[in-house]
Amino acid sequence: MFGTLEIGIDLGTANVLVYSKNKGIVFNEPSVVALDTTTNKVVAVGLEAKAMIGKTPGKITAIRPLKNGVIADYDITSELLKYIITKASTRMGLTIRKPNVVICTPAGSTSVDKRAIQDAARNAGAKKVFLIEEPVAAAIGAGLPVDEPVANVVVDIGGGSTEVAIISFGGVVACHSIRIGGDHLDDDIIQYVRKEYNVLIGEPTAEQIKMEIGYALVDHEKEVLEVRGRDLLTGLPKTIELHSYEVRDAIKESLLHILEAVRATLEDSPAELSGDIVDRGVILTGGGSLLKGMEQWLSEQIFVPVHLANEPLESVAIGTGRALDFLHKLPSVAR
Ligand SMILES: Nc1ncnc2c1ncn2[C@@H]1O[C@H](COP(=O)(O)OP(=O)(O)OP(=O)(O)O)[C@@H](O)[C@H]1O
Repeated sequence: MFGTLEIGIDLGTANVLVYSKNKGIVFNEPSVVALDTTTNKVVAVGLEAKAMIGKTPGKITAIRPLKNGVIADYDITSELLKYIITKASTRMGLTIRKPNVVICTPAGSTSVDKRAIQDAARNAGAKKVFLIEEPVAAAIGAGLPVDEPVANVVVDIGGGSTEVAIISFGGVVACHSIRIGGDHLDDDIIQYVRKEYNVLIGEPTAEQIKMEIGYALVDHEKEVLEVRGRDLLTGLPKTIELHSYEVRDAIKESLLHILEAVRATLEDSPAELSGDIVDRGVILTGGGSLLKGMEQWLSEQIFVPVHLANEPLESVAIGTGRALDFLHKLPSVAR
């Protein structure tokens, strides 16, 4: 379309992915930046910076410049985007050209959030910057025919937010966005272990617990995991045994919030699209949808078929990159 380098960026709270039409995913790293607080200089970005979380010496802090899907720190987000654009261009064998980029924004972004993302991308070297709503990108990436007059329902459970949308004819017909995503389940687990065992665990440990023995379904095969943390009474390292049903208990409130967002969106659906929804079902995207039993649990709660996208972690990035081909059919794209 533009004759220059074109990329789609999924600027997520947890991970940043870059998709190029010809090469597929060319960048996939955590959205973390490590800063030297004495000089305010960036010392590491992405994977290297994530490895520093909770382990850095006093003068180095590892931060996530995006919180709940929106920019929490503008300057650091610019630095992150600069790193991403340079690295993605190098991986594609391009060093000089300024790319045209499509970036997805959470459906709940304000015009101020959107402006901040566009400015940060231009500041980072992008030429043209288009913004597409995250659920639309997720639906395109999951292969749904968003430009046709049928109801495409997508539930995108990211790290910091969950977006539920009904898309038809290229536009969002109904949508709910909540600032609860997979990362909140980690927080729930941290709080639970602290309250029940007086043991402090870090975010990476909580995430590992969620991935290994976290279930959306109450009825599941019980599993146990040995967990290491710091005993808050003695200050010493301690190992505890955590059961999967305890984890289910810890995350139940957050799951119910996600369910509420899905129900509220379906309730807002125009009556004409209801039949489509029952026939075509709901598509799950985003890393949070990989929680074990998510499809079955959600389907049992809303009485509609639920399917997991092929590449849930990559749907938004793929859709963002592919959107370049039919920006003219998407009325809500910001330029
Ligand atoms: N196998 C898994 N089981 C459960 N959760 C998982 C699994 N794999 C990844 N996740 C969770 O998915 C979340 C990240 O998902 P994703 O990369 O889609 O988010 P994001 O796009 O960066 O965030 P957002 O859309 O909120 O900005 C994290 O909370 C991560 O712990």
